[in-house]
Amino acid sequence: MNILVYQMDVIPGDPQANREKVGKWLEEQELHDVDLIMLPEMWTTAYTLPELDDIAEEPADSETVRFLKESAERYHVHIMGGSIAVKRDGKVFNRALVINNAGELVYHYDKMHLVPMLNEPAYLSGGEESVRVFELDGVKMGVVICYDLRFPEIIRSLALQGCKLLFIPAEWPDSRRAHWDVLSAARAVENQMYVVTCNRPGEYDGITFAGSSAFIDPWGNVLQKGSVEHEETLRQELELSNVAEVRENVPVFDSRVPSLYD
Ligand SMILES: O=C(O)CCC(=O)C(=O)O
Repeated sequence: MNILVYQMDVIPGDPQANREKVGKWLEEQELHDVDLIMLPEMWTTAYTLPELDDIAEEPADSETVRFLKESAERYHVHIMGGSIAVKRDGKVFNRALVINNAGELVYHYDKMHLVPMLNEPAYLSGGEESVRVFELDGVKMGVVICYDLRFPEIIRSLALQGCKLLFIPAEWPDSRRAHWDVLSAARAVENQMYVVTCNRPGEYDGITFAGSSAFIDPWGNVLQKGSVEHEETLRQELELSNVAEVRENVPVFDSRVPSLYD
């Protein structure tokens, strides 16, 4: 599977400008052999938390969902659409979107863990549904968002549902980059799955973000890593059959004793 990660610097508070930016980026890419493209967390707005109540999109009438569906169909590419702010029943959620290459929304997930360090609970509501795997080209995959990376139990839940490839869109700050690097590799090793991350670089509201988007294989090898500071595009081919090989060599899923800890 060929994946293109857009480690995008986000324009704060301007969904239209960010859609145009992604549209232009798509036009510039060589996409004929690409299976999936990935965007970062909150790529339409950045973390403009006090403004989200006004600029979050209604899920049923979302310009961004329409844009992603049209792009997926036009370029015949799956889109792991990072996440965007959506508003439902007066509450704002941070929602990940997955669109297949026929332009259909196949999965969404509302980030369940809110970040105290960013005062998120004052502006966002946590998702109320657990994570589920989704399938693209017959492969089971999952997505969690940024801070969720700190909660191994939800990622293990995806692994037990058969997830082979986990996506983590993020706006992770540079001040905690050491955690980002270690935890994303740890999730790949402990769950024996590919982990693909897309974290924005740049700055907003006094926070510098860490970039460092990465492709990590099920053995924990970092196949490729983005820069800390700059916007960039990362392209990587993943050999998904490696998941079965690693799980056979180190059969942790067979060794589990859930009766003692579930
Ligand atoms: O967990 C962290 O250190 C960063 C989390 C975060 O920035 C986010 O979830 O947006």
